[in-house]
Amino acid sequence: MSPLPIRFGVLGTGRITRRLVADLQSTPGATVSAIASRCAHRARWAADSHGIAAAVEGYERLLSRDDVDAVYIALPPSLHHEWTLAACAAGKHILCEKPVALSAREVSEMLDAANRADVRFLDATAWLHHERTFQFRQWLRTATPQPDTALAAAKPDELFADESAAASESLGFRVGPLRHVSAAVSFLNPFQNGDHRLDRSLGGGALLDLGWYAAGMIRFATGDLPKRVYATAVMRDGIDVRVSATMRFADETTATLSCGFDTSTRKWCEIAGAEASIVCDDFTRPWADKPARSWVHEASGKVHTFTPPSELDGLTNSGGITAPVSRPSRCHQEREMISRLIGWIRTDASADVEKPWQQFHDQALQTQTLLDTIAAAIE
Ligand SMILES: NC(=O)C1=CN([C@@H]2O[C@H](COP(=O)(O)OP(=O)(O)OC[C@H]3O[C@@H](n4cnc5c(N)ncnc54)[C@H](OP(=O)(O)O)[C@@H]3O)[C@@H](O)[C@H]2O)C=CC1
Ligand SMILES: O=C1CO[C@H](CO)[C@@H](O)[C@@H]1O
Repeated sequence: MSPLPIRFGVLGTGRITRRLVADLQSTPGATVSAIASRCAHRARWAADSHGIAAAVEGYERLLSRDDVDAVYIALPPSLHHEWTLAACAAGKHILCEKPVALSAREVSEMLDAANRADVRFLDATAWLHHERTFQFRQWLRTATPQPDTALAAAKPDELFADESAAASESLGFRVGPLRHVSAAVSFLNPFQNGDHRLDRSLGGGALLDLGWYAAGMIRFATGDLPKRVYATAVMRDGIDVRVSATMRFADETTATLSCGFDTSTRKWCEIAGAEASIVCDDFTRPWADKPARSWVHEASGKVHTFTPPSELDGLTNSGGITAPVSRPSRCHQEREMISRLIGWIRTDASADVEKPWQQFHDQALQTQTLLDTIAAAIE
């Protein structure tokens, strides 16, 4: 018999809930039992729009409900810390929007609280859960991606898990030792007046909102924090609308970060090794009408196009995406993320095994630490 679904309660009724509530409702093993707003009529409107049984006035009330096992915190960043601690005290598991908080100190307190309360915590950084991200990890570990076809290797269970020897044997050429990571995430004027992204007291600014993704990619690729950081920001009305940073790591790897609210859409990264570079132009989320894609550029100028195994079906060429394919990525990164959290919720943490969430907690904490360091370095 399949286990009972995990019942999610949603805190907040903003923009992201329009997408994520549907993702929760369509993930096997999850249901949404309640949604809370500061305001009763907005809670009712949101519950009716999403087909959720309970409309709750006030976040505290939602936390005290018996029909809620886990909460999805979809509030402005300045409220993530407070409501994560409250959810921990209520014994609810947590899916918390990015950026996890305003500082690494807050993130540390949130993770400690979750561990003490024995509840599972995951930040809603969905790209980390796309199968393509596991390919990146495999290429970086083995430094030898397989050319011109999708990797047949099974997806590893966890973000930084070691790859099997069998998988690395089938790979074709070397990326080589890591030298430089470059990540750029931006959008042009995406926000309306009054948006929390333009309000410092709510955790606004491009560095927290979009730098979260770019810093996350740099930390993901290097597995480390830099020793030196230089940064500059373009400010408008007290808000960083564009930030650029350069950094250097202990092993001489370097990285650059760019993020902004005033620049054309970019969700790009380049992970450069001594022998070849991984390039991806949609790492935070595949383009709406296209399969996930990435490339490896060799020193000779040869370019290998990759697409993850689940994207291959229906493509007309041998694994590249150069064919005129017009459909979204088949790997649904948000559902993968929710499924992972559900798996953890069903895991007995008292068992004497390594906690799979630890790698994701480390990634979140170090990403926020990197953002703190960049913010402090802004001249
Ligand atoms: N993972 C992703 O792809 C995305 C993540 N995000 C993240 O999700 C979070 C929420 O973003 P988004 O949905 O766009 O934000 P919105 O501003 O649209 O919504 C935030 C919600 O929080 C509640 N809220 C509580 N207190 C306040 C306050 N003082 N000011 C404003 N709202 C308040 C409101 O709900 P109510 O009044 O009903 O209680 C509001 O609807 C952010 O951390 C953001 O970075 C956002 C977009 C995409
Ligand atoms: O995380 C996010 C994804 O992209 C948005 C831009 O449309 C961001 O602002 C948002 O916070």
